[in-house]
Amino acid sequence: MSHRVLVEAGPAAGVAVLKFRNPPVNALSLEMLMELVISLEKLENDKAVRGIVITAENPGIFLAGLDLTEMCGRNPAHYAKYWEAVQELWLRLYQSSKVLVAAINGACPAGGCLASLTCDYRVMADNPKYTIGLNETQLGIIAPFWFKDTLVNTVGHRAAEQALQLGTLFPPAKALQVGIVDQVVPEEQLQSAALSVMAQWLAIPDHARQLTKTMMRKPTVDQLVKQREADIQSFVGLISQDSIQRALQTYLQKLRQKKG
Ligand SMILES: CCCCC/C=C\CCC/C=C/CC(=O)SCCNC(=O)CCNC(=O)[C@H](O)C(C)(C)COP(=O)(O)OP(=O)(O)OC[C@H]1O[C@@H](n2cnc3c(N)ncnc32)[C@H](O)[C@@H]1OP(=O)(O)O
Repeated sequence: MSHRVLVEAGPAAGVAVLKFRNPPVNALSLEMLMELVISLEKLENDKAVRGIVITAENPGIFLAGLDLTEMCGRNPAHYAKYWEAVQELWLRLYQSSKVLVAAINGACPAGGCLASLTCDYRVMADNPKYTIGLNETQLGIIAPFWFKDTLVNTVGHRAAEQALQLGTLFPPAKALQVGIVDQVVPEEQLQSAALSVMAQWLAIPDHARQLTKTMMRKPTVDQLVKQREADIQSFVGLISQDSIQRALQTYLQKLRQKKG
């Protein structure tokens, strides 16, 4: 039984809706990553499901990205386990044979943005409070190569380089202009717009669309698959550094003090 991920049958045949519900901010904790992987595996094996709309149960925060508390003050074995789970989620999403449509109904930084970038299409609610992007450099950390590759595959090299160096979080209109999202719609129309685009994608025969998707994505997937263990060791080495730990602690404190 999954607590942090809700899977519902969509209103249209062949469509499931996967909702994030990990309060307070839908951070990708180890437990949430594991529940997501299990939910996605079940959906992948369900022949009746051809497409999945991915959204947050409560509007406001789509995903707050990776859970910073999983990357702070823990031991190397924990960092390795956590990173393997992050890799696993990305591999499941990026290689999914289903049509994935992200209905972005809230803040979507870093790991949240990455998850949405693995989808085939992104629709974002037109709310200026919501932003999306890979903001790692603002935290004093670096987006790993496969985060970078996923962004490059979406927006191209120049836009990705600029966005990554600056750690830009784009509001909806700007995100559309850069190409991080494909469509911006009034908030109350988000779910219907996601279902409407899903219907267009499902009009294509599955086998032709799936083989095309694999052809487009395989080189990027292969890069991680062939160096998964090295990527884990590299993450553990970097995240364990005192300077990185200090940067993450400072960022977490800033988030906590924001309220005070
Ligand atoms: C091979 C490897 C090479 C590279 C190695 C080096 C680095 C590794 C790269 C790792 C990649 C990481 C990618 C990430 O995803 S890092 C996370 C990035 N996320 C963010 O920057 C988002 C931060 N959060 C926010 O901006 C806001 O919280 C918000 C999501 C916009 C929501 O705002 P609001 O509704 O106002 O809520 P609060 O800010 O008050 O937060 C409530 C509560 O939640 C805590 N929190 C927020 N985000 C996170 C998080 N990502 N992880 C853990 N906890 C989080 C926040 O601290 C508050 O806690 P308290 O209630 O205790 O105060």
